[in-house]
Amino acid sequence: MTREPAGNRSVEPNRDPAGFLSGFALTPSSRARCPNSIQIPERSASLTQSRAGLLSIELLAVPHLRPATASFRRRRSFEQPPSGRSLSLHRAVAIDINRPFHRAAIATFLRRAATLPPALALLLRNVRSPFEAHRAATLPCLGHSAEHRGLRRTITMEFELPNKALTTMRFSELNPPLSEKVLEALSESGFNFCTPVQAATIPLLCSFKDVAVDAATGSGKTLAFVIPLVEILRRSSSNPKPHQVLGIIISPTRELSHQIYHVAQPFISTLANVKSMLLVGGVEVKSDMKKIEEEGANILIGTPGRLYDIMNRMDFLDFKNFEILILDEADRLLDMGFQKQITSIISLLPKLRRTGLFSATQTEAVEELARAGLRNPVRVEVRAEAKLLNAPAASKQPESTKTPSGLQIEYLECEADKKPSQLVDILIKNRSRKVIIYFMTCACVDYWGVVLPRLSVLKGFSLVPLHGKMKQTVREKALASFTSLSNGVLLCTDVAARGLDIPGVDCIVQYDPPQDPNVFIHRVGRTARLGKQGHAVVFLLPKEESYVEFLRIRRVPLQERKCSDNAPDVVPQIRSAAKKDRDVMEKGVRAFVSYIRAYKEHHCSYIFRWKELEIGKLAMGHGLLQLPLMPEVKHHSLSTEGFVPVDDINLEDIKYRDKSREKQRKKNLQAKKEAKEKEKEAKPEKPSKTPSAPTAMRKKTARQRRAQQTIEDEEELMQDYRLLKKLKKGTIDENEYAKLTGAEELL
Ligand SMILES: Nc1ncnc2c1ncn2[C@@H]1O[C@H](COP(=O)(O)OP(=O)(O)OP(=O)(O)O)[C@@H](O)[C@H]1O
Repeated sequence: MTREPAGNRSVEPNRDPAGFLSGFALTPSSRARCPNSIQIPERSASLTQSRAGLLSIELLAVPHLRPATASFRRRRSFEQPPSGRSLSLHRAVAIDINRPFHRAAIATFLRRAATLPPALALLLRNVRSPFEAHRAATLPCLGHSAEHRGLRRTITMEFELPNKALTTMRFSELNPPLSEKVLEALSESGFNFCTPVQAATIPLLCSFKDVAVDAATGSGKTLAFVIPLVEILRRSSSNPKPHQVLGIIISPTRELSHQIYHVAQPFISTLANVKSMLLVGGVEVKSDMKKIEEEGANILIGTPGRLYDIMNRMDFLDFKNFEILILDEADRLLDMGFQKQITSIISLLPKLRRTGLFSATQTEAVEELARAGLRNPVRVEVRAEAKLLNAPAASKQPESTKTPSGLQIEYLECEADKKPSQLVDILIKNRSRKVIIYFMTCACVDYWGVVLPRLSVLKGFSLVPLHGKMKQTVREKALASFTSLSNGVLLCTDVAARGLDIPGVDCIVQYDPPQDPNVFIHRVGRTARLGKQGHAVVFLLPKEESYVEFLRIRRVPLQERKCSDNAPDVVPQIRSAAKKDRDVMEKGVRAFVSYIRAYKEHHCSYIFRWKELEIGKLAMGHGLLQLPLMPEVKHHSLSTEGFVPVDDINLEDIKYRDKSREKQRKKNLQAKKEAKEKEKEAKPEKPSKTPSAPTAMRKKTARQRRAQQTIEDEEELMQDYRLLKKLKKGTIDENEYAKLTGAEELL
């Protein structure tokens, strides 16, 4: 936790112990100019706990530099020494690195530090300031002896950079240099300093190297490949023919391709006579082909399926002068089963090209793709530094984490029937913020998308559902509407987990943890982008708690969040909404069934153990009125404890609120009834089974019956699993899936 040190509130100028810092101690007026600077870590060097843009230097000094301790004793609350270090001294000085006066002061400080006796050890941690080079050249190295003798004193200095996610490397200083036009476009967009991944990657790609980049979410990977692509094309061909393809950017989702296309436009437009084309599913492939034919296309940006389709159909597209291929979110591309399309696309491209592979998660499959598609790639890995807050004191060292340093992730251990109430509590507490909630399936998004707006406590909230089974135009509208909101809630599946750069998202709620643990960091990465602060909460059932340790080992540290005692109990309200509208009731059952079936597909099945799922509590948490007779319930393979059915209602009698829909339902029911009666009349009496048949005679033993049951259960599970795969691949749609799995009959 950061706190405002008392001393910092009243530090007078010229009271610096060693006289180094005279003239730039914090005064009220300098604090006003530099408001972030008053938030400094409790202990020096707690860099990652300070607010955005603050960097710290620690000074370990020898005793002869001992200050007038009396003046510090008066500020005990601030000067409280860390336990076991009686001579520790904290002193904070705020410096705004953009101010010439402050820059000069730091330079003076560093010069003086360099002339101190060798016993003085100066430790600079993570300083990305113009003085970094100077420090490397002049400062004595850190020695531990002074500290061991109990002589440690610490002075903390904090530098404020415009954004701590940026380096001090300007785009104009990159080597090989960027063109004037790109620099202008960058500066017009307000991009002056590179992020670490940009500083590392742009020069490599621009100097004919292939790269495999692994950098945290929100670290600026898009510009890290868009800028080199534009620069390479500028150098390669001044006037490409309309159907000469020079560059391709492949990304896994339509939304992400859209985003990349729009980010790239200001830079691509600096290339004369170069035309770019966005190629994604959801629109007629013929209209894309017509457009390419008429207007030409030199840069293709899109999803693998559509790109592959177009490249195969349009054999007049010319790849002879092809320069650069970018695979964004490479692991996702492979996860989604696009391996075949990607291999085919690569096979159409010349071998002599540059390839960049970008991802925030590296997997075996990505490694394999890198081996197959890249030539001697340079690996670029950029990690955030963060303190593991729940680690033991001895190991409270900054460690590299997979998530951005400004991101705080919590887990909320909660029984399934309490989840909706806790969710509502979080939403109320974040009323004025922008929140994204991730659910397991599209059916879950559909359900909570109709339920949450009906809760009186959430009146006035803007709730926007988004999932991959919505029509493309609806998806686009949903995303645009959430983007434009200053506060609101997006309810979505993993279709919005990767790459999307939605401004101002403060909080991520994972109502259901993702099936694929790699997706976890992409989901939480929708907040705390580019050095900003953000907050994320993941709901875990009590039996799933070992997920916390699993993530910690993967360098994703989580802190515990306690369930709120004041959360409003919303389950009765949800049930009452289901009684009033058949649509709510049906969507609830669909969400419940889809959740259970998706749960079976968890990649970490040893943590998310399907067989231990408590479906009774889960059904309560879904606000179901009765338990649907799905096989898992029928065969009592899962616990139904905790479910209290609503008995005073016949589900058949629940009507749709929508009148025309209700009319249609009534018609269908009548038709079904008549058809059944006709069938009955037409069917001849079944001949009774001959009692003499020996197989029918023999009654099965209990053991045989159990064995038979197990076989049937397993077959049923396998069948479900196969259907789920088909659904995922898009071979069947949600309705067919519901029909084939019998989910429809449960309604
Ligand atoms: N050099 C820069 N200076 C200032 N802002 C930048 C810079 N580079 C990128 N940004 C901004 O940072 C945000 C995140 O960038 P981007 O979407 O490229 O991140 P990413 O690494 O691709 O994230 P993800 O892994 O989630 O896809 C964007 O809003 C972008 O405009």
